[in-house]
Amino acid sequence: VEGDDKKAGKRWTLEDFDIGKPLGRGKFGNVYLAREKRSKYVVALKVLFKNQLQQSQVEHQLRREIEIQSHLRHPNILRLYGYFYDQNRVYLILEYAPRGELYKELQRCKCFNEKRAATYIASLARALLYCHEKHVIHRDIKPENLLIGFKGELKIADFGWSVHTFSRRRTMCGTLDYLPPEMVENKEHDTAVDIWSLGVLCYEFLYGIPPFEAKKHSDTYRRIIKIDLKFPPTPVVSDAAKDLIRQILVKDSTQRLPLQKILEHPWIVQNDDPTGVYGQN
Ligand SMILES: CC(C)NC(=O)[C@H]1CCC[C@H]1Nc1nc(Nc2ccc(C(=O)N(C)C3CCN(C)CC3)cc2)ncc1C(F)(F)F
Repeated sequence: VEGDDKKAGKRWTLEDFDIGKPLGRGKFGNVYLAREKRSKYVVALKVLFKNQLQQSQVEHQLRREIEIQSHLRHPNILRLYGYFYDQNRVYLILEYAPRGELYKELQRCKCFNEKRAATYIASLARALLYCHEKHVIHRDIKPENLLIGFKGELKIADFGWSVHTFSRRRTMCGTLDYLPPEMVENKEHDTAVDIWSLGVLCYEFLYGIPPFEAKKHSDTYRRIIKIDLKFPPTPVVSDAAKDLIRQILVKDSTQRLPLQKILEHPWIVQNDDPTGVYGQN
């Protein structure tokens, strides 16, 4: 976008935007379609209430996440163009993803065909490779944190990025389903946690449910620790896909298939379709 660099340093205010329809509710506030008046550029404006951020003690985490997110530039990572605040709210100026939330699409389709699943996994692997090269570990890769761009491409959109310690948020809420053993056991963890989540996502894209799902947290925990990985008879999934999932969902984080190897796996090579013409429905 022209003047993009000016954007980064510019002092934004609400008056710079025409506010459109609400896109939905985020955890700490709502998201609106918006258009920057001067450039007519369409964005998503995420409004966060300061008092809610204070109550949940996440303001410093938000600051760090904004710092990281605003420096990431990748087609499969949602852009953060800038932010501003007023008396009661913090506003994030974010890239608008026209085709909405992936988790809703997965619910609608029940599960994805192998081309679509492989195309999504390949784009996530490339985005994570980019992040890991910048020493950014995401740690929150799950369907709820993924949006779909204009051409159907996946965008990692959550602000749970951080380079360091265990994000407190996880202990506060959210599902265990995507956690690897070392996190469930609260051990040291590194970029291999994102690789694990990619395996969980691949399984969920193909079967419509995460691999270690259970009614009770304690059962999910047990299934993860044990790597209790079972493939249902339906929907029918190729052996190549199962082979990839088995090579990722490995307890020893150093033995998980590295991202570069995931991109070279036969199932990905044969099914990734970056033009996205075959994957949809
Ligand atoms: C990753 C994070 C955890 N998630 C979020 O932030 C969520 C919280 C609320 C919305 C979303 N945040 C964003 N959403 C979009 N695009 C978008 C979303 C929803 C629809 C949609 O299906 N409807 C409007 C439908 C249209 C049809 N009616 C019936 C229902 C709503 C269409 C486009 N772009 C950027 C963002 C972002 F991230 F920049 F804020």
